[in-house]
Amino acid sequence: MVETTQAASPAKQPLRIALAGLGTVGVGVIKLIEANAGLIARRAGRPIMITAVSARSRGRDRGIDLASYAWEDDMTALAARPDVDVVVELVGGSDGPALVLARNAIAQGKALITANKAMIAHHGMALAQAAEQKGVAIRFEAAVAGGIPVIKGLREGAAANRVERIFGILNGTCNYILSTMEDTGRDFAEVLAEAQAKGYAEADPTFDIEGIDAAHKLSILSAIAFGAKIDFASVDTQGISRILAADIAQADALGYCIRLIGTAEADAGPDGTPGLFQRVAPHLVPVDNLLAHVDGPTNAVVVEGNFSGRLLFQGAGAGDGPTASAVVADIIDIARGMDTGFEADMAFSIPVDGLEAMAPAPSGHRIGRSYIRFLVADRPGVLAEITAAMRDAGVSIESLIQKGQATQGGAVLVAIVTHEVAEAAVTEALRLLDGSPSLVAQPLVMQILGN
Ligand SMILES: NC(=O)C1=CN([C@@H]2O[C@H](COP(=O)(O)OP(=O)(O)OC[C@H]3O[C@@H](n4cnc5c(N)ncnc54)[C@H](OP(=O)(O)O)[C@@H]3O)[C@@H](O)[C@H]2O)C=CC1
Ligand SMILES: N[C@@H](CCO)C(=O)O
Repeated sequence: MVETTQAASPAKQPLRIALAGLGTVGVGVIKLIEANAGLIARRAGRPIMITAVSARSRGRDRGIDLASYAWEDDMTALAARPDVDVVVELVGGSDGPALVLARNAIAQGKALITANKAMIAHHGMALAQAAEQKGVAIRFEAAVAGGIPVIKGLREGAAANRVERIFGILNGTCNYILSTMEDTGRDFAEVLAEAQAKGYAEADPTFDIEGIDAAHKLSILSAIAFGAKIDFASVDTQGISRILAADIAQADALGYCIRLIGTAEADAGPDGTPGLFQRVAPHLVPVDNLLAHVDGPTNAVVVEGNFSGRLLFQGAGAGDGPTASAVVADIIDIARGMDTGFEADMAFSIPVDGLEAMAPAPSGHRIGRSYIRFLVADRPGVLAEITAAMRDAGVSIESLIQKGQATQGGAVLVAIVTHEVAEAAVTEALRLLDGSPSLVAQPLVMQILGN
């Protein structure tokens, strides 16, 4: 018999967590940590222990037992507790108490984990810089695309590549609304209410349906993918609130579905000036494109690397379980890196000082096909007026459909699909029609997703 002389390694101290926010995601995190405690401890190299929690209302029944956790009425006080190593912020809001807590945590030398894309889009670089100076980690995997490890994928898996483009579906609520309306013909407001009830939507769902949430996420991904400073203000953002059931039906008849797509691309612009193009807007997606089959609250992100080629990240983009999975993955990362400090300066893949200021790229020179929907008065000469504006702006029409009957408050829907043309030409055609009494509403333009 061989006797071993190797001593068993001493048990490591637990990683002690404070949780701010006990809503959809916060409760999901507690359930996950409790359900998978053993395997998480093995993978993290130490047990994970929640020590303190905070939310707005202490008395609310959340369907879980909070008795073993200390309670703080003021969530910003969690950071100063001596029994806390990592602060997990799951409250939301770009400023206010979430930001105070985040700053306090870093100032106290605690690692920070957040799912708050609004805060990271607005203050992520300052927070990451403060964290670098303190030598603590800041992580936000759950802030982009819910349960999909796309930040890790970009920071680590694709780290050797020059990323040429990222695009995809970044908002679960919009995707749920669009795909459900498409499948069932149900009303926008009713499907939005359902998405809220399922816990997908932001506290203020305007952020979802106006594309702001997807723009927050896109600006974060851009920073990591292109080594650029976060520039949320330059994301050209259009939401889905102006899309009619008639647009969805029309797109379907033409062989497309409608999806809210975020795109970020290094773009030299017409005069060769390097820049970063960032846009969130509803697009017509050909039914044979993989993004057309992304339904419900699912997200999908395509990353094009110069050596990897196309990488596709797909999975649940919202909801308690998937989002909790991403938050707890960050906790495990921090637990693993505690002994080496390795994780402390990796938030945006490179230190914040190294992020480049990339000028926003214009869109006018971009070539593509567009769907343009008009709501027009039902009278002679209207079509001629529209087609004349297209001709004068140099926009060639691939197809034009006029609904025989009034569809919207007595107005008639006219849908045009253009041939490939510079976006500036479409803008010019609409300028020529601006103020025309024939148009009863602002035209809606959606790009058709190319390859
Ligand atoms: N839901 C999702 O699918 C996803 C959400 N996220 C992000 O995660 C974060 C949390 O989202 P979610 O769980 O859906 O939000 P919820 O609205 O479900 O939960 C928010 C929590 O924050 C608490 N809270 C709000 N204001 C305060 C305050 N001033 N002081 C203390 N606590 C406060 C609320 O307390 P109380 O319960 O007492 O009212 C609640 O527990 C947000 O940043 C969101 O963008 C990210 C990815 C997916
Ligand atoms: N409201 C967000 C949550 C996930 O970030 C969405 O619907 O995608």
